[in-house]
Amino acid sequence: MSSAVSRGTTPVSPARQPRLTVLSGPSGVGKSTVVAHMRKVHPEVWLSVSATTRKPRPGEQHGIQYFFVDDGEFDKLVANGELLEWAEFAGNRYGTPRQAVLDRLERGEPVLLEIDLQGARQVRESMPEAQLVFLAPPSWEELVRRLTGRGTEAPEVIERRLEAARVELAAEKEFDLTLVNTSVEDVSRELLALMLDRSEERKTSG
Ligand SMILES: Nc1ncnc2c1ncn2[C@@H]1O[C@H](COP(=O)(O)OP(=O)(O)OP(=O)(O)O)[C@@H](O)[C@H]1O
Ligand SMILES: Nc1nc2c(ncn2[C@@H]2O[C@H](COP(=O)(O)O)[C@@H](O)[C@H]2O)c(=O)[nH]1
Repeated sequence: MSSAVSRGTTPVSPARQPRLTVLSGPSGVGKSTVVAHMRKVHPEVWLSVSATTRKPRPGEQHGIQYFFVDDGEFDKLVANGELLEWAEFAGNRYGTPRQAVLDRLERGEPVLLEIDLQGARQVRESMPEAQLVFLAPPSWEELVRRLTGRGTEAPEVIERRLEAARVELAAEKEFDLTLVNTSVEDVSRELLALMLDRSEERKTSG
């Protein structure tokens, strides 16, 4: 078993064949980094692009990292039932466009959502067959180092995100499985294997 799999996890049964995987974990733990690495190696893996009211960071593009919308547009998405789930996180709203996810699941293709704890809970309610994966930091100190070191948020925003992180870390047991992000390569390989339900790949690769 790879070192990326953490303590106290519930292995997913091969018979379950999960197709919808939710990746959550505290801000700064490395979710986007892991997913980007996985998709570099396997560009065929589809990641849902969320809508958000957050302003783009330098280099972020509309339709790639997010659909960047204003408050009014987000209100409409909610009112029209176009979001599978949505949540407010550290002062901004984020949501998963429903139809694109349903289309892919209908075609039997694996779907990955990278969303916060509140969103993961909503998906668990509406789609109990989804596989919920928690990405944990090696330590609290390392999480603070990563979030601060990324250099994308002002100190007060970092504080809000760390407050949320305490809540998210306390909810780890709600997830089916935890991966500890010590190595981006190991975790992305583990995540891919979980998404494709290829337990053999988890044991042998790397
Ligand atoms: N295994 C790792 N070891 C060291 N640094 C890492 C590792 N994984 C990610 N990082 C770094 O941690 C920082 C935060 O990573 P990333 O932006 O992917 O986090 P995130 O979980 O997607 O955050 P958010 O939820 O705020 O979007 C980045 O600077 C990234 O390079
Ligand atoms: N509930 C949802 N959470 C989402 C969605 N898209 C992203 N996120 C989460 O928001 C925070 C902050 O993201 P950032 O890009 O501003 O750093 C992080 O935990 C994301 O996973 C979504 O559609 N729904």
